[in-house]
Amino acid sequence: MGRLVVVSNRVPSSSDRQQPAGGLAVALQDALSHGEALWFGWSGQQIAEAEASNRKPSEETVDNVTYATIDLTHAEFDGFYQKYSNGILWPLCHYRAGLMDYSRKDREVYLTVNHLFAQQLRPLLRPDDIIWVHDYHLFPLGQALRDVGITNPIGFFLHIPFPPWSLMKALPGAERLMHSLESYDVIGLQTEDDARNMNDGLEQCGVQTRGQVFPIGIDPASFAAQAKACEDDFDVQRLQQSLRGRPLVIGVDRLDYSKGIPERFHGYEAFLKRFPEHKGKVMYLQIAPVSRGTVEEYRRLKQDLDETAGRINGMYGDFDWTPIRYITHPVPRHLLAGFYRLADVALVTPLRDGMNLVAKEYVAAQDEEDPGVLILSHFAGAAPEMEDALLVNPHDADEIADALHKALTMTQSERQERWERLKPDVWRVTAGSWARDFIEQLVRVERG
Ligand SMILES: O=P(O)(O)OC[C@H]1O[C@H](O[C@H]2O[C@H](CO)[C@@H](O)[C@H](O)[C@H]2O)[C@H](O)[C@@H](O)[C@@H]1O
Ligand SMILES: O=c1ccn([C@@H]2O[C@H](COP(=O)(O)OP(=O)(O)O)[C@@H](O)[C@H]2O)c(=O)[nH]1
Repeated sequence: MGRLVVVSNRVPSSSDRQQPAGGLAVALQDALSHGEALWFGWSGQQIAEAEASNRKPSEETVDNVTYATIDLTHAEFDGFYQKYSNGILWPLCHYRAGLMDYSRKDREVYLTVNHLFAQQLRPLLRPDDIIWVHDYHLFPLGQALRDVGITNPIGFFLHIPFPPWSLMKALPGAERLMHSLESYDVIGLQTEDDARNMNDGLEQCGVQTRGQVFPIGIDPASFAAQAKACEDDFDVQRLQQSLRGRPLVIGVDRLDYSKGIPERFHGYEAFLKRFPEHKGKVMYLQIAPVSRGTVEEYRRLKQDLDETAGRINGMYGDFDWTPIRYITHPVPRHLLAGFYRLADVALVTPLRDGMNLVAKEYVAAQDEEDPGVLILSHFAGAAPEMEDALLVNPHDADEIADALHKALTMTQSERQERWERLKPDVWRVTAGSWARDFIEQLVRVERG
């Protein structure tokens, strides 16, 4: 096999490479560690229109991996990333067609940036490279690469859900998008539902190719070791001391409407109302780093959460107790590992999620003698593999309340039994096995 060439919208900056935050970067670390590799994508920088005509990828090689990135103009960033990717495709793929704010102009910019990626990547490619494209920002990149003459094997993995065709076809140009997928040799999705939806759409559009399921995972052994190792970390100790013996409930999500955080706050409120014996005796820490903060819908969500947390704290709090500790800045992943281990309950209740690595990280971080309880939404991609969690419908505040009460009063032996049944899948489907399985399929194409 030649080089592995990974293409994604976001390429981790040099500081993120040591300690990557975000599912995609974490999962790809392992895949990139085996031989010579190239990772191509957006630099995260925006430039003026005038600087765009002579732009070239900037390259940096660290060990076996070359990171090649290009800047986008303000207009490209706006149309391609903010508007079309995150204002149209993201809500639609998360079953929220009502939030989609479509404009033909943004679609043009999206297609133009995909062609720009293809043109800029082409001179960096070698004949024996295999190319692996990631996520919804780059649906048409395979087609764009074929258009500039690339014949190498190209694979595509979608990290987010794929909705039923009856919903997806609300996207103007959806059929064209489905046809562009024919340029890929392998297409991967997170769950059976996603693959069924995509394959139904492909069939309806008369496209021959089909998607397959490759659920993504974490590196559980190293995450578990990290969680154990940071038990004595200064910040983990700080959190522990602040609990003063009270159980900790934790939520960790990018501040995104797909994650169901307002619904979760309402569930927690219902819990305080219906089970007042827990008032003052539990701590709920919600870590919700601001994400895509310049997109209108995300701004509105932040305002809603700020208000809801303030209202619940004002209504149920006391001079020595704050019901919700809510922070909107990121926490480094190694520290999160320690926080998860401290937490008696994790609330992972997205309305829709491609996979949700936080659910897997929480399980990996637990102390096997005294594990915590995972409360998980039916609508996370992780749910089919994690049926021994307390599965809830995130739209039902009372169901979240019941699950919280059940988790906080569960016997140690039931917690252990549930954790023992959750563990094998988290250890079996890892970031490494996910990437190996996908790449194996692509290499098969290469060998013909
Ligand atoms: O790059 P951003 O716009 O800041 O967003 C961060 C990433 O969010 C999405 O993550 C998804 O991938 C995870 C790993 O497969 C999966 O567990 C999760 O359910 C998805 O939401 C997005 O797909 C990435 O492209 C973004 O970089
Ligand atoms: O403050 C934070 C919040 C999240 N994460 C990490 O970001 C990733 C989030 O991945 P997930 O699949 O749960 O959701 P996504 O954000 O990719 O939609 C996980 O590895 C988290 O540990 C982090 O390092 N710091």
